[in-house]
Amino acid sequence: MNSLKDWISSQLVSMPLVSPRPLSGSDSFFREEPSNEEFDDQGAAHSNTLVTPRIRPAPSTSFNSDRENHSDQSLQHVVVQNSDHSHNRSDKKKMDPLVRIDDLQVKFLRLLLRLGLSQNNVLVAKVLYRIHLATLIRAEESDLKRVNLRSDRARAVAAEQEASGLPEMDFSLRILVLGKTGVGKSATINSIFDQTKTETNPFRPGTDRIREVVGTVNGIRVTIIDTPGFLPSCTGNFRRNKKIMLSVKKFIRKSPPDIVLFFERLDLMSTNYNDFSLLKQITEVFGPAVWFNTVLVMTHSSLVLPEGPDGYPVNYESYVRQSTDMVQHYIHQAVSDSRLENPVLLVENHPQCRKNIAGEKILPNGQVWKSQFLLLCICTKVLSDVNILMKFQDSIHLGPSNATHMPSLPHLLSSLLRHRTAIGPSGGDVGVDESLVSDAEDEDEYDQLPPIRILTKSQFERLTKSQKKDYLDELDYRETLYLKKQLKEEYRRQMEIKLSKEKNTASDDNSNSQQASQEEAVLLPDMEVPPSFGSDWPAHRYRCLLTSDQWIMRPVLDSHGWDNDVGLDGVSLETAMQVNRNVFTSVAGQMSKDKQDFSIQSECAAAYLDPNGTTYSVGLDVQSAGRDTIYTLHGNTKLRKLWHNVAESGFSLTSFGNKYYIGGKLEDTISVGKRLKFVMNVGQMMGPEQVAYGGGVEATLRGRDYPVRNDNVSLMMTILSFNKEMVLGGNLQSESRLGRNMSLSVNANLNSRRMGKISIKASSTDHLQFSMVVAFTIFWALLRKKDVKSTSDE
Ligand SMILES: Nc1nc2c(ncn2[C@@H]2O[C@H](COP(=O)(O)OP(=O)(O)OP(=O)(O)O)[C@@H](O)[C@H]2O)c(=O)[nH]1
Ligand SMILES: [Mg+2]
Repeated sequence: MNSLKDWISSQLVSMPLVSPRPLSGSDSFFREEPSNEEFDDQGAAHSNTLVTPRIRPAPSTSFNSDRENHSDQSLQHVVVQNSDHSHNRSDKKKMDPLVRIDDLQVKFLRLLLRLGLSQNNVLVAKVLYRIHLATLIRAEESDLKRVNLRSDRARAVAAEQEASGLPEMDFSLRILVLGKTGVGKSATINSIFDQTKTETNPFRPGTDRIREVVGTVNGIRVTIIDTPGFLPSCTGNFRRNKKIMLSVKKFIRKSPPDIVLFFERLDLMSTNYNDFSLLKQITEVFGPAVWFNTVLVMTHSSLVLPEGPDGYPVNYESYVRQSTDMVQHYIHQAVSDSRLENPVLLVENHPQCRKNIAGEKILPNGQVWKSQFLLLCICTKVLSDVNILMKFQDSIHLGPSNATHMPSLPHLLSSLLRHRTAIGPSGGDVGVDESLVSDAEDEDEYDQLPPIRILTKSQFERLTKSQKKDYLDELDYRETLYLKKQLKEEYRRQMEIKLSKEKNTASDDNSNSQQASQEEAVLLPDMEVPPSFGSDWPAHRYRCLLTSDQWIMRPVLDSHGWDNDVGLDGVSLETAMQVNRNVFTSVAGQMSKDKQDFSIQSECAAAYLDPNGTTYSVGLDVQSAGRDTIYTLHGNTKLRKLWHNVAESGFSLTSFGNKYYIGGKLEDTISVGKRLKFVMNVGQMMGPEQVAYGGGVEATLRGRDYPVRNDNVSLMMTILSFNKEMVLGGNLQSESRLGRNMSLSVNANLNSRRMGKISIKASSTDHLQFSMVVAFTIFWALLRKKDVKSTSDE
């Protein structure tokens, strides 16, 4: 179930709050609390180049980092800000997870400084960004401001603490290695510690029991759990592999690892990768969460590249990407979830491997793999600690998509409150037209206008500027009056048909309705067609398919997709019917299908108009969500108009998976004159063990020429309460015509969590004004970009 915060965020700020890549593990495989381990060395600075194939970092940067210099520089402007930082926090620390996250972030930045790793690395930026997002999600209202100040402060504090060496840092890594026999697990462990700590064997399985290898790498205490390799996956080895896995699982139960390294040999990757069943078995034994903190390690990375189709060796980067993508793909298949993105580490253990001046092993792409190893491990551990602190573990699950797509009560409630069912004889809102005919006084205003001579183009050109303006204003005024007159006539005609139907016999009734439907025929807008004709272009092959007057069927085309030779991705269908004098139905839907996915979205509704004015309606909406389907049954009763007041009540029953959500609402609309309208509503939505309440008040002031011109201003206040959290929101929406050629629409909203958005849309038919709008928009975008840049720098 999504939380209220998710709902608010998705309503207001179009920023992905939950990254598609999961943050951490979600089951017992991982430990409960971040362990407090020892940190027993002062560490050493390294110069290196950080490049990972998958994470695609910024262009490689060399850091001949002079750690002390760097720290000294930062220290000067830090000391003042941070004078009270390390004191008086220890008490609060235990209670406030945000303070603990703060400390973790400082620790992370200190480690980077200590290891001489750049803070401008993309991987580091990702970790800092996720920490920031995680804190934003969890922060209370009062903490939001504090969160925004945080990262700058954390950098300063880290530099200061690292310079003084106080407080002492406790950070260690516990790593589990998994992989087939002979892929180089033990050899990699030896390379990491730069000494032979565990046995390797080129001819036979080298490691025959699980053992812990402990040592210090660049000042960080590292414990690696070396395990016997799995045998190639075939039915005969299934039981033996399972036995190894179960013993590993038992071994790590008491003290689970921070990171799992899953090994493959880069030189043996070929298109017919056949270890899927092994990956599946690992997933079954350890649980899908094992993959959350897993780094893919590809050994033998200084391989002789195979020949490409042109006879030349293939490109190194693309070979690596292809191989790792393949393993990643099979991991996705094994966990039935494609959101996972495991970092990749390339490793070369051969003693003859190329080295840089500092004596560090480098890969063909120039990467020093050992510092990349440390960086990946630190990032993975810090992220997992954040998730544990923020208690995110339970909310992130791997698996088929329906497990993660649960409708949220606030979403359902707000859509119920917004839902307006009104099926009238014309399929539209019944209330709108009635108000028009009431004012008889300006009925024939248009007819009373003195005749006007329409000027030719050349005559118009000869007018002075002010004359031109007067002339166009006059035309505009006449146009408005003419449109008003037409609307009234249309409404009157409808009423006459209705009256005559009531009087006439059944046969007359039929012919009349046929006549009406013929007169109402509207041209369907065609799909966008490219300017030049191409017989292959689907839009030229499929135009609107009209089977009868009442059914509108159209192809759904994805202009960017060439998925199939049919060139059409789905079908949309629409119809509105009058069953008898008082019953109306409508069906609208769209379905699309390809080889893998089928999705449908449809709305069916039926309404009964009681002769005394009350309207009853029921409807069924069907919508695909991942592999599941959401069904919503809704009903609505609109009471007869009493004076200027329309009362309405509605219910909805939503079924998703095996869960049901029931909601109800009451709404009242009061019209004051033709132009002012108040709508008030309250509602409730109940799900399994949860309830959300909400309501709102909306005031709309329409322009003088409504509905011919859609000028209006509306102000809305909403309140939503869910899980003991309450959110107040305000929304301002306005649409107005600024002169003849320009229209402006503004939409702004803000809620009690100080989240909101403002959007302004201006459209003009005038070249000058239009270009001003464009210039203004670009200027605005640049300003925004500057803002974003300064936030990301932060
Ligand atoms: N050229 C090259 N040889 C490697 C590399 N990694 C490991 N080897 C060699 O491959 C052989 C097997 O390596 P091990 O480390 O014993 O493999 P393992 O995964 O520990 O195997 P088990 O203990 O049986 O599970 C050894 O002879 C290593 O020297 C590498 O990156 N490049
Ligand atoms: Mg081994």
